[in-house]
Amino acid sequence: MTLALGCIADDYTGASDLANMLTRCGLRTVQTIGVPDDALALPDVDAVVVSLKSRSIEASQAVARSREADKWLRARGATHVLFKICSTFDSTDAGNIGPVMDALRADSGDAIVLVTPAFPGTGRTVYQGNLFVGSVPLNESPLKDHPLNPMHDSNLERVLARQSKSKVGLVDLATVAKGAEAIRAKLIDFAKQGIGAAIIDAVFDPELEIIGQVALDHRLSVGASGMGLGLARGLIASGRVSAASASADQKAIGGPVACLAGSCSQATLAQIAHAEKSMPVLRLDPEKIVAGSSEVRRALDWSREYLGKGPVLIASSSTPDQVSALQARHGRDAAGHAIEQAMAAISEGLVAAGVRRLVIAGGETSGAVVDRLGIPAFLVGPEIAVGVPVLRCVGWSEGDAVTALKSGNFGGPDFFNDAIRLMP
Ligand SMILES: Nc1ncnc2c1ncn2[C@@H]1O[C@H](COP(=O)(O)OP(=O)(O)OP(=O)(O)O)[C@@H](O)[C@H]1O
Ligand SMILES: O=C(O)[C@@H](O)C(=O)CO
Repeated sequence: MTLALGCIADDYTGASDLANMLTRCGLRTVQTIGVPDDALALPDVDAVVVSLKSRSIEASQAVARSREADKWLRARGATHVLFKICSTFDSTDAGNIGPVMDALRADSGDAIVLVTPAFPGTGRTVYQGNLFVGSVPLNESPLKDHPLNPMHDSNLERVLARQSKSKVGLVDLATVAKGAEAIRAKLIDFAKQGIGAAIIDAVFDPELEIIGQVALDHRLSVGASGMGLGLARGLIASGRVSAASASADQKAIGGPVACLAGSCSQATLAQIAHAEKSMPVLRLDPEKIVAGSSEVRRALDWSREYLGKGPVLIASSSTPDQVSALQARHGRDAAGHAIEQAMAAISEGLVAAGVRRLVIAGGETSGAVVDRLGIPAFLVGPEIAVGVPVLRCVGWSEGDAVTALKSGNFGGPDFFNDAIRLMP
């Protein structure tokens, strides 16, 4: 297998979002969980997205894991690697976008790297270096209340400069509009000034196609699925990859189906409220989970009663005020970790009860669940919503199964039913 594109994603839902985009653009793509074991038989593909759970861990660990993934991808022929970050630039002043970018750039030997979280398909656009989420700047969007990385600054030049050793510059929309050569000239100029990272504006997909073309001159880029679109279309336009038709086969799985929500995003809260109209929903008590009491057992006893009758949803999610209050009492990381581990334990119990169709909301939550279940890789199936495909498990000890890993902010109001409909 010689890869045309290697990708390292900093969380699992982000990885499936990117794998979905690459597949839809015509690249045969597999998503692996961590750096794959040599024993794992992977299909012949154009792109591998290595999913890490490195968004919210200590920066030095994120760097080490990303470098290991990069080495694995390069050893399989990837001359270009995309470091996939969140389209809302989820990070803190301690990292991890900056430190990982710096390390991968040093390893690549590139003088400069292009960076953009723009993903117009989900309303993420970058103008004058400022990230917009729909019609509002990042710092006015629901991301200001994110449980792990509240985003209080929309200016990505500033945000990235605070967490990176590289000097950061901006390639503005006026330059992008002039085309690939203008961007190339700007990057040469930046590199002469010692600028090592360039935030690049993008508002619509055609700009990302130009950006993708230029990014392919280099060995590394940093971005979200919009950058993935640009790179994929660039690879196909240049003839380096011939476009394949999308999607893994859709053999029905059947049996019980369950949904787990650990995301506290506005979108997920609304989706849970919507699901309550059509399926039994169990709301976990986060305080009891952190105190270590028997919420896992309660959830599994509850689900046993309903699983045979139709889909169920188990949610830990609370409103921003309730999240802040819990974090104030127990600490952000301790609270998040305890709830993620409870969700992982619940997923294990659900699988033991025969569930092979599982919908999970939230990146960290998905990471904890997929790790606990030991699923090594996925092939991309049909698209449920922009950025969220059905995923078919590859090489899993429990056999055939499908899942969907939903980024907190993605999906329409009836997301859970939308997912279940595509998971026969
Ligand atoms: N009621 C709660 N109170 C405090 N923290 C919670 C609660 N429920 C879940 N959490 C934690 O909040 C975090 C949510 O992060 P997660 O990545 O799963 O969702 P998200 O950030 O909305 O999704 P994404 O990363 O895909 O955008 C997890 O660490 C989870 O354990
Ligand atoms: O880019 C996005 O917004 C998503 O793929 C994601 O990473 C959310 O966690």
